Amino acid sequence: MGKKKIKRVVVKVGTSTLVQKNGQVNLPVIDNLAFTLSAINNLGLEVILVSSGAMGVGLESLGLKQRPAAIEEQQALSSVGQLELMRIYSQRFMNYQTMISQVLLTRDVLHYPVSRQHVLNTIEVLMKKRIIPIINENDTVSVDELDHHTTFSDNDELSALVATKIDADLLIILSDVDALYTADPHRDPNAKPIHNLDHVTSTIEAGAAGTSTRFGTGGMITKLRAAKTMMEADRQMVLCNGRDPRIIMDVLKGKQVGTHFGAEGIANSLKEE
Ligand SMILES: Nc1ncnc2c1ncn2[C@@H]1O[C@H](COP(=O)(O)OP(=O)(O)O)[C@@H](O)[C@H]1O
Ligand SMILES: N[C@@H](CCC(=O)OP(=O)(O)O)C(=O)O
Repeated sequence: MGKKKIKRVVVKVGTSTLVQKNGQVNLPVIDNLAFTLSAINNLGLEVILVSSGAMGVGLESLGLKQRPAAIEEQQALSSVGQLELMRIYSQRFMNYQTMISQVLLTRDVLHYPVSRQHVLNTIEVLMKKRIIPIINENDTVSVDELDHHTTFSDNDELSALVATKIDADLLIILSDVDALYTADPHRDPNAKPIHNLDHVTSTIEAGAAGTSTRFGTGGMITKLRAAKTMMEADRQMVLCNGRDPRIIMDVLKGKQVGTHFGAEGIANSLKEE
């Protein structure tokens, strides 16, 4: 199996990593994420961050214990939380002298060729200037991922779509589990981690459940969809635990962590030429 040097990487971080179980924003994790992505950016890799957390952070800002049921209430919550989330990112990345930008997307924007091209052009300019784009779904105008009765769309799928469109070699999904397991490890004590996959079988799909966390959406079902999108486009994906975001360095060094999806392997991409 050949190994590929990664030049452009999309990192997706989920709410379960950004917000602690007690509802507090996980500031040490965000700080470490900013440190790691800044270091990688300084080494010359092109980095795009897809970050969830607007609603999770909004809940804390507004002192709420759980997501409101009404869609417009969730959207209002997200618009408060997105600002606070970006304030935190901005502050932490600034500590590492890295510029960031905010890009809010909806699925239709990526479907229509003209609007898609505008998004891609913007991201290309940001990359050239070594500014890290931080992408989230524009919750105020998008209802797909907010409706808990459907798992049609969420940031896992958004990140895979973005990664394929901007020609990224690798998507790293940071979550609150060490890997993809044969069943939900939070529910099944006999679940076993899976280290490598070059295609998603129906048995694997049957073992993937929705989220069991209070704030996340999609669970493993949408992460497997993201893996399929990446592999169909001949790209790689790694799912690993975001508890310590410095794990991204290990992935980019080609170490075996979490679950690797794809036929190729990852060469040490942090080695200076
Ligand atoms: N087969 C599986 N392997 C690993 N995790 C699984 C599996 N099936 C369901 N899950 C659940 O998916 C959750 C992660 O998804 P989610 O809560 O949406 O996180 P995030 O906020 O990181 O997107 C895990 O906490 C786990 O309980
Ligand atoms: N746009 C939403 C993202 C929801 C979502 O996809 O959450 P997650 O399953 O934690 O990646 C937010 O920022 O809260």
